[in-house]
Amino acid sequence: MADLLPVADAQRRLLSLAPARPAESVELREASGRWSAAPVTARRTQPEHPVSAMDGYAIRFADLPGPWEVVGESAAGRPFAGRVAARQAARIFTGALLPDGADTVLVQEEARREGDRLHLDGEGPALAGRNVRAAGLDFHAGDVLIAAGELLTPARIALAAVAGHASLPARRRVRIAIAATGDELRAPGEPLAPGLLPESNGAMLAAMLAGLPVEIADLGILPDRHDVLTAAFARVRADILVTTGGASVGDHDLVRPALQAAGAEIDFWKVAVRPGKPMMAGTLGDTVILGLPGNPVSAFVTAQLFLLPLVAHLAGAADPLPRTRTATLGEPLPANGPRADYLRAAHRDGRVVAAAIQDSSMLRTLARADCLIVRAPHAPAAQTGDSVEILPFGQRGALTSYKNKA
Ligand SMILES: Nc1nc2c(c(=O)[nH]1)N[C@H]1C(S)=C(S)[C@@H](COP(=O)(O)OP(=O)(O)OC[C@H]3O[C@@H](n4cnc5c(N)ncnc54)[C@H](O)[C@@H]3O)O[C@H]1N2
Ligand code: MOO
Repeated sequence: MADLLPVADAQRRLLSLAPARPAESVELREASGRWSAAPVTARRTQPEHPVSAMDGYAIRFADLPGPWEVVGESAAGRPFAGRVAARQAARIFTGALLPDGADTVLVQEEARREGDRLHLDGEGPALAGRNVRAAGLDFHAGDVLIAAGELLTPARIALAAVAGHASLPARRRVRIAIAATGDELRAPGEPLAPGLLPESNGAMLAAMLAGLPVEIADLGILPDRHDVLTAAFARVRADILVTTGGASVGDHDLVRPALQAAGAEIDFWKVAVRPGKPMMAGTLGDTVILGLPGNPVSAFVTAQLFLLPLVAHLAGAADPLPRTRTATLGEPLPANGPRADYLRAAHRDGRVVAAAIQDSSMLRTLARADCLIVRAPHAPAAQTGDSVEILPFGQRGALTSYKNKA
């Protein structure tokens, strides 16, 4: 086992193989799911001037309990040009500028109007400044609102818009070439002779990558032939080349030698992880290569632990590794061996239960899981009620919850 690289070391080495892709300017409506390539600074103060938070009347607090004379109106986008003097009020609506002279808004539910005459009809505001949003309540010009490397969430995109930006700096999309390898594989839906199998890793990886800033080139199914693999790998122009299958030690496991024949440098091969041990990583020119094992569950777990973080890193995420959470065990677990174990598990009555059979070919077990239980190398047996680390799947069935902050 001495030659197996611990997961954290393998992740660190993988992410150090290439820096984030070049920055570009991205329109707000295209920015979702990308990471900010630079700090985003407010170009304006929000609100620029005091505005009303309610529909009602702009008054001077000192004039309470009224009555007042209504001398004008301030609507959103159409401010009152005049000034509110003593014992005067201006009709005002939510989002409208507070007229000069006024300091407080009396909500209309607590007011009674007769022509231009306004009377208090309720408790009225208890403090000066009630129902008024002060200038700069949200932010001031020059404030750094989004740090470099932060995910551009819907809220941050709206924040950037109101801060005066029509576009944001982000990294260009990550180009990913995906190749399945194996003579036994046929495209999904094709007729199968005995011993043949539908190819499922390509569609699974594409689904895992959906929503990330990527452009995918599908290289389809490559046969277990050294010359064909070598030629196909040598042609790839992408930021990442992901292969599945052919990563292990069998006579037909040709991905590593073919990558090397195409000129690749292998940085590491074999990680202390279950499933997924025979995965490899390296570079082929400017392309980062990631050779994932063929077993569908091994490909899924290694894609979660390595491919998605690599994509996030190249797309500019400051913190690209998935976050674990703690959960309570619903059933005991045996002591773990020397590899970190990622058990397919599901929540039941608020507790997590690992599937009874953890074979790395079993997609139905994976499809029923909502998280992976993470077992450290040599972790002792764990009992029902113990706290364990999990990697929860997001709503899309993959680990999409990168840390949100730089
Ligand atoms: N003697 C040893 N044998 C194996 C070892 C080992 O250390 N010594 N490691 C095992 C482990 S762990 C894994 S994981 C597998 C992974 O091997 P490969 O990456 O070489 O995968 P393949 O042999 O090509 O395929 C394994 C399995 O998965 C099916 N497969 C492959 N690609 C796809 C695809 N795109 N869609 C669906 N299914 C796919 C393939 O038909 C095989 O059944 O090696 C162990 N062996
Ligand atoms: O590491 Mo393999 O992935 O156990 O099936």
